[in-house]
Amino acid sequence: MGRKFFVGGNWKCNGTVEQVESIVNTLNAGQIASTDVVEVVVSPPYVFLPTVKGKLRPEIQVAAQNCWVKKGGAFTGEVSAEMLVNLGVPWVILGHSERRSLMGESSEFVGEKVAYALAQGLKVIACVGETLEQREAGSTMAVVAEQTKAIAGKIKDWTNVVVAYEPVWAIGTGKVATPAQAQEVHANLRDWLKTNVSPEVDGFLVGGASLKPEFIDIINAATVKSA
Ligand SMILES: O=C[C@H](O)COP(=O)(O)O
Repeated sequence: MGRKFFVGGNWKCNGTVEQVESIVNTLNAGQIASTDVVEVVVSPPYVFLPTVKGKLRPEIQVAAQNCWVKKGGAFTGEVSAEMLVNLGVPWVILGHSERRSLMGESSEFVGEKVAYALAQGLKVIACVGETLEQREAGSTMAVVAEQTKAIAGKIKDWTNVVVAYEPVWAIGTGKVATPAQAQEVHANLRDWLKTNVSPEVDGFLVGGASLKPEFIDIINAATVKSA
């Protein structure tokens, strides 16, 4: 068996109470691969986390989509890592491209968030990836390395970190990264990580499709690939 596969389902800012109930029912009823070979984590919006965590089958874990960079306090609208720990949420996604581009989160800020969340006991899905402009300028690996180094500079232990490569130009644009394009960056990233920090993970961080019953097929496809 190769590396354990990781399949994350990022629901982003989607869902109603009814839709969330329906997704959870679908995930609970679906026949999924053994979690010995695939680790499955779904990430609902904050407001649905307690419900999803309470109702979802225990083999599927939950993640928040973000958290505050330090201890909570007078930071209106934010959710702290401590709150997630208190709720029993084991994972958090940090540095998603939508937060980097729409909310202006810098690589340094993301690195600080990763370090703080890990220190509180959360596991982190750390996202890196280049824009179309950066890819066309030939700076894909430089961008990915800069984002990864900003995290590496703030943490020592990568045991609880999954790095998710997202080609930003392929998110919600109708453009699709070819397997070769993804593999090229994965290979470079893996080399860089092996040399510098040595975690080993394969898998997917799925967005829109994780809201649909086909997410079960994606989980199971990961098992076939890792067998
Ligand atoms: O977090 C997930 C990524 O942004 C991919 O989203 P997508 O599968 O909807 O393109």
